[in-house]
Amino acid sequence: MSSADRSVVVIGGGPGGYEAALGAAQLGAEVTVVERSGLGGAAVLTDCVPSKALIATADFMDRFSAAKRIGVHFDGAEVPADQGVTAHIADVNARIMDLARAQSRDIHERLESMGVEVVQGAGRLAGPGVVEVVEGVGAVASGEEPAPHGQDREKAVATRRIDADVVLIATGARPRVMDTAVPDGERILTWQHIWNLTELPEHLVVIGSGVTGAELAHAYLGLGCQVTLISSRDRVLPGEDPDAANVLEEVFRRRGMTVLNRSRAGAVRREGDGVVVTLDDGREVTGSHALLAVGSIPNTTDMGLEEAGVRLGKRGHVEVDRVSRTNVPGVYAAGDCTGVLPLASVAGMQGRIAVAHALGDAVAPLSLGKVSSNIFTDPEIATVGASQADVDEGRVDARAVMLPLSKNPRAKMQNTSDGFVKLFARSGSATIVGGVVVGPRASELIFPIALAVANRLNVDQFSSTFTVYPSMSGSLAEAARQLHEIAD
Ligand SMILES: Cc1cc2nc3c(=O)[nH]c(=O)nc-3n(C[C@H](O)[C@H](O)[C@H](O)COP(=O)(O)OP(=O)(O)OC[C@H]3O[C@@H](n4cnc5c(N)ncnc54)[C@H](O)[C@@H]3O)c2cc1C
Ligand SMILES: NC(=O)c1ccc[n+]([C@@H]2O[C@H](COP(=O)([O-])OP(=O)(O)OC[C@H]3O[C@@H](n4cnc5c(N)ncnc54)[C@H](O)[C@@H]3O)[C@@H](O)[C@H]2O)c1
Repeated sequence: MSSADRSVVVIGGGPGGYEAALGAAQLGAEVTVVERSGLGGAAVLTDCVPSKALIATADFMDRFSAAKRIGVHFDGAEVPADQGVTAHIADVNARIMDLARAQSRDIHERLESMGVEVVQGAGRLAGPGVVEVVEGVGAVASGEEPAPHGQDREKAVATRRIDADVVLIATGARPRVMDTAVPDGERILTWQHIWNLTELPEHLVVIGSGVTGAELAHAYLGLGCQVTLISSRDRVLPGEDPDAANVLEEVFRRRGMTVLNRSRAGAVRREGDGVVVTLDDGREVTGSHALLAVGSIPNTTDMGLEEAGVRLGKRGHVEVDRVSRTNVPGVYAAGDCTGVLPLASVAGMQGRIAVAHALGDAVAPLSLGKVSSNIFTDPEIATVGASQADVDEGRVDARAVMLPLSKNPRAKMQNTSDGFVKLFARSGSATIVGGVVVGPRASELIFPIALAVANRLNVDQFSSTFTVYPSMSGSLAEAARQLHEIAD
């Protein structure tokens, strides 16, 4: 059977789903995407895209407050001494939601232009090769007016069954909440509620210091809120490079954030115009709003998966192999519902791999060793390949060189003193196997390291490549030069 005779149904229109649908359409299959809330998924409508747009606004404000430090004054303007700018959160959120909706519409148009049918509704596996859709559930699939995920409007109109040779589950995940901290969408919030705020929280208590908690604590601090960050572990960003996390924690504190380490939130309640967070050790933290950033739960329940024999892991994730196959023939899964690595880029890759494999196209299995990722704080933290933990715990035999950006001439000109570059090169061969960049636009600076890791460049090839003078990338070349001396 050629791809043109095969039908693919994708449940979920986030990066895992829409990238798969585009890939399958390119290969000539008949493709349907079932999406209950809005195309682009949580990634575009409530999580990744809106949070990055909020951070861009906070960073913009920070430039105004930093201006004085490099000799720029606002002549004649009536600006308070240290801040001088105010975020109007209703306007900020309106812009962010416009951006998100526009991106959702772009995805819809792209899918339609490739001949993909988009069905608005909630899908479930009704048996081998059959997807049942309760149509009309949720907001508008074109992203006209997306409801916050998990708050889909109940307006089912019809049930439809669609036969498929291949079914891809790409239903994503939703914020984890605690029984003792039930979000009300007004003062006790998840990251999917914050886009409705019309007033800036006076004092935001962020619970959880993983990537989501750290990014949003950074954003609201930058927007002018008082922020308390509750971290259950010894430091913020427990899963990340420890040197990077230490830099960020120090910057957070210096800018006035209260960071409570080794503090686990047990409960959150509303009291008067504010919230009270009770920690497990009995302490209480008060604020105007609380934001839960305590992880995610995969959207895999009531989907007919267990009935169809699809194996789920302990935490409810769909188990997949490196070409996105589940244990049931013809059923694939991609993205956050698999728990492989919850990034939009990985979701998209898993989706493309799934359909290529299912439709018989050439495909390389997913390789997580080359994934770059970035934490959009200030400074940003970007990583690729082997980590410090891999080296320290003996999984990778490599040497590291770390250079602070405070010595880099370009960094000095730009008033940047926080951050560093770190490279890991394999002992003996001196092949670059990983790196960390902490600094402004680290998300862009990580690319040469990613290129080196993907193409197995050694430190000499890396450092003999010209860099611009003065530039931050000069520090990357210098780190590689220093590794030449110690790699053997
Ligand atoms: C605050 C935050 C910021 C983030 N920032 C970044 C970032 O900067 N970079 C990055 O790479 N990653 C980021 N991520 C992670 C990224 O958002 C996820 O990895 C990505 O959304 C996963 O894509 P997905 O397609 O698996 O799921 P989703 O984007 O969640 O899409 C799944 C879709 O499936 C739909 N769906 C669910 N069940 C059904 C059903 N039964 N029928 C029909 N439709 C259904 C949902 O409505 C949803 O639209 C961030 C995450 C969070 C929480
Ligand atoms: N920039 C990006 O690419 C980006 C941004 C956000 C999220 N993500 C992805 O999403 C993944 C999940 O990140 P996340 O931060 O949402 O979840 P997470 O599970 O990584 O972090 C949640 C944190 O909350 C803590 N926690 C749990 N219960 C707590 C409690 N009661 N009190 C205090 N702390 C508590 C946990 O110890 C953990 O550190 C990331 O690994 C990343 O892949 C990516």
